[in-house]
Amino acid sequence: MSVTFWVVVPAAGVGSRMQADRPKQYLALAGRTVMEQTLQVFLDHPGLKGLTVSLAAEDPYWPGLSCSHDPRIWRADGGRERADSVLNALALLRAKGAEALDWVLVHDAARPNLAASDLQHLLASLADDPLGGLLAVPARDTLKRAGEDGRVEATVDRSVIWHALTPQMFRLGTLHDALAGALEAGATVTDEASAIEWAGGHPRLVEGRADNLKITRPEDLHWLAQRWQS
Ligand SMILES: Nc1ccn([C@@H]2O[C@H](COP(=O)(O)OP(=O)(O)OP(=O)(O)O)[C@@H](O)[C@H]2O)c(=O)n1
Ligand SMILES: C[C@](O)(CO)[C@H](O)COP(=O)(O)O
Repeated sequence: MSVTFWVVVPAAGVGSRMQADRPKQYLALAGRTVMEQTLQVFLDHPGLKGLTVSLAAEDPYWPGLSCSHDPRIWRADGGRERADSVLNALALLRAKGAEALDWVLVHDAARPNLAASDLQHLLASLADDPLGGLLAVPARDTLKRAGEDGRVEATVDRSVIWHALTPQMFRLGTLHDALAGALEAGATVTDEASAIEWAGGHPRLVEGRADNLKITRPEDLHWLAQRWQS
């Protein structure tokens, strides 16, 4: 039987690095918005129990999307940082009946190119894992550490370096407590795994596809749009 799971999609960012006329999750990509493309792979999966999107307080775009009426999707309040947005969504899932031991997958609204095969690979790889983990890709290029003068200080051993992607998959209770604790302590938490690490855990790295790209700058969206056209 396939594993069942809840999904949290933090989508309350403003997309400042994108410099567009609206948050990047609402820009067009292959005939729909980035957000709709991102959600589809989860809505198509038979293991989905429910999905929460965290949205900015003033978000005029979400109500216009067809998926905003989907009964499997709930809306939570976005927070100041991505981690706050995720924490709010987890609290809402608990209120909707999710249990502490249930799996939760957290996935950026700005990653519309998650392959169904990668989602399945993550679920299958972690279903029996005691902690959980994340999709990630090994570093490909030679890595340099920069000095303050902008010159190379050293070449870093890339064999132990991975890029963290999403989804990141953990038990709801574990993730909630780790995020709440890390935020309370003022720790830097850019992804769910950082919070688990802060709490002393070692999330499993599951190799995923490098084209599960986070749209961050305009060229990322152009690259994806061209790829989806061909
Ligand atoms: N307070 C925040 C900040 C970010 N996010 C979400 O977290 C994901 C990854 O963040 P990032 O790429 O940094 O998005 P933005 O914060 O929108 O971009 P920028 O940093 O360029 O402003 C995005 O889906 C974004 O909407 C969120 O839900 N709440
Ligand atoms: C969670 C994340 O997508 C992992 O790569 C990423 O850290 C979030 O975006 P940011 O650019 O770090 O804000």
